Amino acid sequence: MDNVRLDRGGQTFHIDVRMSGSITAVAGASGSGKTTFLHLIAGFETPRSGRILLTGKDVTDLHPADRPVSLVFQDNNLFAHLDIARNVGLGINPSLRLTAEDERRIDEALARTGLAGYGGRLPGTLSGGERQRAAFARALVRKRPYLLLDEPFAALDPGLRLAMGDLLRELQAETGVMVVMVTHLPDEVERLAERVVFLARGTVVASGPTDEILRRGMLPEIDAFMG
Ligand SMILES: Nc1ncnc2c1ncn2[C@@H]1O[C@H](COP(=O)(O)OP(=O)(O)OP(=O)(O)O)[C@@H](O)[C@H]1O
Repeated sequence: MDNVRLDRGGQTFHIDVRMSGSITAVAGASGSGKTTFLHLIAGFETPRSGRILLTGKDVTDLHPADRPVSLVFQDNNLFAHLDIARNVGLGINPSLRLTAEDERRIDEALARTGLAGYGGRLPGTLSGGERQRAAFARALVRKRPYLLLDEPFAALDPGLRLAMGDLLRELQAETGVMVVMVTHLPDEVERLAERVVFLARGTVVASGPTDEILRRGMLPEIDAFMG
């Protein structure tokens, strides 16, 4: 993100950061701009100035659907009238013309997210955590170079959250996808992220390898985040 500026609710965001590596955590206090940061990458927010580059290409003016990203947000946006298998299938083909191989990939993604046998059910019949895992399965089948996650495991109980974190790491290693994940949990950052982008007041106040950024005494904002 090259000198990106955005005005929102009386606040000016200014983001200038280069990201690389496997899993990057976007951390910071409530209201620091984490979700806005992901929305800029995804294309749901358009900067007033500056450029956003993905895989080296300027995507600043590209529609969200044309960007090389898949997303899992807090509200997982499943379509209520489509069963879980079709919701996942949308990640492969938005027109839902699916081949036998596509169906196999859907079943595999459901199995990997602990939802084997759920394919025929409607989202309304699943728990919040199950719906979130279905949204994760849909992101998995998309195979885009970037995976953007906004507190993806927030609705899950602690055991399941650990399991999904492990799954995320495994899938990242298998596919080489670059994960950018918003989280407000220090232990999640330490366990999963290779690098951290730390935000305060709509700007990046620190970014780099996790063990360097999460050191105490570096910044008061980071100490507060660590608790
Ligand atoms: N569409 C909008 N209009 C006005 N203000 C906005 C808008 N979107 C975000 N903001 C403001 O921008 C700031 C950053 O919001 P954002 O949701 O990115 O923070 P966050 O770090 O993700 O917070 P949280 O951890 O609480 O989800 C907040 O002060 C918010 O009120």
